[in-house]
Amino acid sequence: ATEIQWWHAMSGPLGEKLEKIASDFNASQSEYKIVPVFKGSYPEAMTGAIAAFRAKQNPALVQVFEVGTATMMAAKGAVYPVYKLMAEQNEPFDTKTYLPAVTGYYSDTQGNMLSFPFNSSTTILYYNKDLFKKAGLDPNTPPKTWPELEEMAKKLQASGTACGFTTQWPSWVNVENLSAWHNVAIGTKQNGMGGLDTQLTISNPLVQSHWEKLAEWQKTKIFDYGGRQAKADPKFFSGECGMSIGSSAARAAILANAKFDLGYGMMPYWPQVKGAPQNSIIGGASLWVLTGRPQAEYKGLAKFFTYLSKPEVQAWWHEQTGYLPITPAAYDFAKAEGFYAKNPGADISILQMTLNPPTENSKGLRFGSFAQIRDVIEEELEATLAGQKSAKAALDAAQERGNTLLRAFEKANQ
Ligand SMILES: O=P(O)(O)OC[C@H](O)CO
Repeated sequence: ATEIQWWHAMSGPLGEKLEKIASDFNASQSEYKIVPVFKGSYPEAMTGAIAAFRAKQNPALVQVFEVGTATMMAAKGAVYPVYKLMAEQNEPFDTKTYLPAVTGYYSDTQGNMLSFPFNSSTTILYYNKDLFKKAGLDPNTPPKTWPELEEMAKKLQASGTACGFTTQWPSWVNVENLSAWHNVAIGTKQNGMGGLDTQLTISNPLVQSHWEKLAEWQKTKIFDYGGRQAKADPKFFSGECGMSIGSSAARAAILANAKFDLGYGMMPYWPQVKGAPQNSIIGGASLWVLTGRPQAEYKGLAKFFTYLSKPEVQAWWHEQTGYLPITPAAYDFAKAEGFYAKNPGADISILQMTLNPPTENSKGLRFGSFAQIRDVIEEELEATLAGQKSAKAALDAAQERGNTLLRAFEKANQ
């Protein structure tokens, strides 16, 4: 069989499920063998694939997190667009079968899907029902707003829980999804979707007041910062924090590691912001096909994408991981199987994504060098939480440093 390497960034239970998808595909036919290769975190997998491409040692397929989208789209000679691959290999591919929020994220301005949307997530609230009970809180009522969350956090602490809440992916939660959820732009030109000449607008009253609150809460551990990416997870798994806001796909690891009854809620919103809550945006990753490999590998990849497009395969992946059902067909499949009736709360992610029709501020983001810009934002947030900078000074700095990166990206890709 023709072997096709698939570089990815899924570890723990997510990695196991990804390997199962590959081996199921391999067992379904005998001509091609997908070989998953774990390459570290999302940023490491992306940087590794770009370096490998330059050295002509790249795999045919790489999983790239959503923040790398603009960078991959700009890497024209390196990428074999998925719509083109499917057409040239005569495999059916209808982008209309995906949720518009997903198609929009990975399509060019002509509406062509450039990468294959494999694992889309969004940020949701998780809470520890056992600790809620201990605090005298209703275990079936998560907080809806930030002031409610603050009150609940105080009650959790009064009953002996060390911290109210933590979050994964600090910028994704506390800037990117916060803004979409409140229908506030984080950049000009439809959050960068309308062109490379975009500017960040993150230093705005919404984000400033949210960061001020986080810094205030950090002092008493109503909020406790746990690090970048998914580094905050142990705080929630262990019961140190009673609530956590993070990827809908954190579900797999929480269910595997935590020994408590898990509750789900939508992200909290600030009630003084008119129109909130709006809808949340996707994160996660998509699959990019890189050029320079033998033709047979591309034929096999097209077949693999057709396999991944089956509603039953998509529904399985969604149910096992917490990633979104990215096509209505997969959502219907999961419903018909009785998945949500058996797993209350597992549909919060999709309900939140589709709560309202997306606006220019809530349909997604597309900023060049956004992996680096996220590092800048998180560095500035860390300075705020450590009391070294005011929220406004940190956000002004993040905005300015981010815009410098955007201008360099624009110049390099004119
Ligand atoms: O943990 P994931 O896969 O849902 O991804 C979270 C973020 O969107 C990564 O940028």
